[in-house]
Amino acid sequence: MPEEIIPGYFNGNVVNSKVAGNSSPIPPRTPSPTTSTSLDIYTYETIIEIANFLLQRTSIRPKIGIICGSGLGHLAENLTEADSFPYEEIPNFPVSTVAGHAGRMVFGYLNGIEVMCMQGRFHYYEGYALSTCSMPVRVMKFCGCTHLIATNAAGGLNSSYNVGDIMIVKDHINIMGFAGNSPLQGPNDHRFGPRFPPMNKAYDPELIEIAQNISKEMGMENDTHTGVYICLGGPSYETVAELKMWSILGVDAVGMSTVHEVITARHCDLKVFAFSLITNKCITEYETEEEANHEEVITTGSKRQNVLTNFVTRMVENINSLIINDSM
Ligand SMILES: O=P(O)(O)O[C@H]1O[C@H](CO)[C@@H](O)[C@H]1O
Ligand code: HPA
Repeated sequence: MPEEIIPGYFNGNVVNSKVAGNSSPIPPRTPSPTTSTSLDIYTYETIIEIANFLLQRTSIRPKIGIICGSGLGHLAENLTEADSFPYEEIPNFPVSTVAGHAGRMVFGYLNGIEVMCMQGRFHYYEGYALSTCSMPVRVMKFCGCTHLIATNAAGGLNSSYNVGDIMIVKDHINIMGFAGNSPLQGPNDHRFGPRFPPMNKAYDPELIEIAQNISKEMGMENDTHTGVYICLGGPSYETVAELKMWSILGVDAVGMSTVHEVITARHCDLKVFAFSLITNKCITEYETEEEANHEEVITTGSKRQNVLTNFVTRMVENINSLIINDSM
């Protein structure tokens, strides 16, 4: 039965009538951070149930999923004809616990294009397993998405980066993976993807080029960079020594998210575009009164909201054109 009603994953075709025909209620069981374990409780069948729950309640059929980073949730507020699902009301969904992450899945139109948008993501430091943090990416896939736009707030480590700049992510360092902690840890269900997915082209080169062109069109080339992101476990910000180490290793921006989402997305063959808003400069010297803080992160997101909305909208338009061309 589920195979029939999930669009996208099997053949890319949306079958609305079948979706609408199944409205059996799913009993909610909302995982909280304190109850999560490292075991992957999100089976293939559970992901299908979650996707069906959403598809039965919206007529939007997105090809593009967007994850809003800290303080970047305003992106979702630009969707028209929106259907919004608080995470608490989605069966089996985790809940957001971090300031600047509203905790809603929003379906709607961004400049006339159907998208689904996580207004708030899940982080490892909240107590969730990495597989739980990135589980919604699989839900996006099963809702019919072929592309993921992941956004995040990040500290600028590259000394040429300024607060408010955009860093298009060209690569990441999966430092948590170095210790064996991966969203793909555990038995592999090949219906999601292969046991050993490649990551050398995790960030789609064509989408990177499109984003660079958009930045030029917007007159932002001096405020836009293309660089390497690292996801640290958090929630403590980094020491000076740690930051110096990451800098030597080629990291340009530092955060606590995105990498596990991208790995999960590539595992199920979503094309990925990601960017960081540089919300603060990383502090790499001892002689300063400054300290990293989440308020600055949120404030920078809010100050740059118009630019970011414009940037993401143009990306969505371009990706939509690619999808249409590919289908012809
Ligand atoms: O990555 P996002 O969710 O944008 O948020 C970033 O901002 C928070 C720290 O201020 C951390 O959660 C970090 O990951
Ligand atoms: O400086 C930072 N470090 C880690 N994560 C972050 N998220 C926003 N800024 C930062």
